[in-house]
Amino acid sequence: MAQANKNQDRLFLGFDFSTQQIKVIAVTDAFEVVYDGHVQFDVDLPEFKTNGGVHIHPDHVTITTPTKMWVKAFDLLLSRMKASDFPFHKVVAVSGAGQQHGSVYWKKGARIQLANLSPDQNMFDQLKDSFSVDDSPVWMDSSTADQCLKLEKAVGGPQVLASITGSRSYVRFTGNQIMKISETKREAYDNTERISLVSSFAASLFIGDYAPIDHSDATGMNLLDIWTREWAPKCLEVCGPNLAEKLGPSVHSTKPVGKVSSYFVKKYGFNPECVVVAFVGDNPASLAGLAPEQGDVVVSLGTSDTVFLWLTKPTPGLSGHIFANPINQDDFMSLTCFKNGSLTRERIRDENSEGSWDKFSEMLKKTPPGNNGALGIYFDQMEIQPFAEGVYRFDGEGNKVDSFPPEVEVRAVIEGQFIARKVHAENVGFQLGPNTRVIATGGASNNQEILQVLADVFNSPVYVKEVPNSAALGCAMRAKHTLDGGKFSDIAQKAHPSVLVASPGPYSQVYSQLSVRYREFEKMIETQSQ
Ligand SMILES: Nc1ncnc2c1ncn2[C@@H]1O[C@H](COP(=O)(O)OP(=O)(O)O)[C@@H](O)[C@H]1O
Ligand SMILES: O=C(CO)[C@@H](O)[C@H](O)COP(=O)(O)O
Repeated sequence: MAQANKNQDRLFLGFDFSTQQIKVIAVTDAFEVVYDGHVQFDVDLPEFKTNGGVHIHPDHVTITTPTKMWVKAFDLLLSRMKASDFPFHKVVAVSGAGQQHGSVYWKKGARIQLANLSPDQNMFDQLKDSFSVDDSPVWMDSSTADQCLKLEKAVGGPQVLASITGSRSYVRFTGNQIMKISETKREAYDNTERISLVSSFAASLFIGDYAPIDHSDATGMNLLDIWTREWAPKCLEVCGPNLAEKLGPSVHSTKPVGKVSSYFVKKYGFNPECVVVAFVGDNPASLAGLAPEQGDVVVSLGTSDTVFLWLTKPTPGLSGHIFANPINQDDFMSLTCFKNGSLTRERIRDENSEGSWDKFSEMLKKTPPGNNGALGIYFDQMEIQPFAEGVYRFDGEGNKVDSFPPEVEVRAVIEGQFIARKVHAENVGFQLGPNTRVIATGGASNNQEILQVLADVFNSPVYVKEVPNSAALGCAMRAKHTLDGGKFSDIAQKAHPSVLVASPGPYSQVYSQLSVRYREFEKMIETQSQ
């Protein structure tokens, strides 16, 4: 953890409330990182008994996080910063990101509690009873298939919903999650005065009031009209009574939403003038942090794997999502998300490489690109695209097999995942070409051997930023942009450059053939799952 350099005049803070942890970085005007820290839920707050930051319920499809754990983690992170003499008084602007789609249900009366936090107590003790629903449904939840059908039917079908909100109905999208709560926990729903996303919930903690939901994260709800950036009345009507009132307003991601509350001024020594800029979804925040250029595709390898692009002219369809762009009001971003990312890679590492990334990487190096035709599909959790679960292994002849030798298994999980990322990026219209650059981010982008497979499968050079936590960095950059004005591209140029870390080998033929086979296997698995 870096220590704060006391000679810096102005600091900007960027937070990331992600699935497994809360991360923070502090940067100067010149984007020198003077502090970075995190609180990891499973390790630092074992009393909540989370696994990868979540609780998987016995039905295997309901996946939640205790809302108050996020409050306690936030307390802990700030107290660690204070213990290291972090100069809070130098922070002029703060922003942050949250895992997308997760929702928080503030109980009636919570707004008053939020506005009157005493600096003599911690936030957790004062807010632990402020939620009408204790367990927040998060992006990994896939328990709302019925609600999804209802929403699509009500608006005139999946393509109509996609044309309005940027996506057809998805089980993790917040509108469907809200509908489930309004149907199954009606009393709690009626006792809710505000529904926040994880991002706007975190901003609310900072300003001591309900912060509006930003447009980039709101487009992950199946509730916001992507063209007008207003809540879509027909969708609200289906998802819950008085929903407009419970959601409050939405704002563009670049807007300030308030100043830090007196709790932060008195308890930590923040400057009362410190501006809080709208908190956004973690993928939109990464888009800002990585500032991709024309032709770049971002591959984020975090708890989820995501593939995204900056877009100017979207055509929403039946796969992938269109979100509002967090920087330019008139622009968009496209995103495809995969649920089985790092946690699946970790399982394969634990079962085959003694829990060591170094051993895992060694095994990757020992096996040939293409894995002699062996192909694995690992959906430990119900996948998003395709909506299917289970582990499927095929040998070089296309026969289904029960197991692979450890080295083959290690390469199969990485190749299978990256072929899927490429195939689905192509399905939503992305064309890989000679000028394509892949910008990698997220926890697994620290692994050189994994990045080499990414370069080989995408047949494109792979770049990373010096600061691996692109979402938190993007938020610190966004905070500065909102405070100082000017062009975001000027800020992006000054912030950390991308560095080439892997160039593709001569395997384009191998992976085009494997991609064709992957498409066939995936189709078969999808058909079997219906
Ligand atoms: N050297 C490594 N090789 C592969 N994966 C790694 C490595 N180091 C960390 N990770 C993965 O990074 C994941 C966390 O990624 P991160 O982007 O921080 O996730 P999130 O933002 O969702 O909390 C861990 O679950 C771990 O599997
Ligand atoms: O569901 C999505 C995006 O649509 C996920 O990408 C979440 O936003 C979780 O992010 P990480 O914690 O994996 O970064």
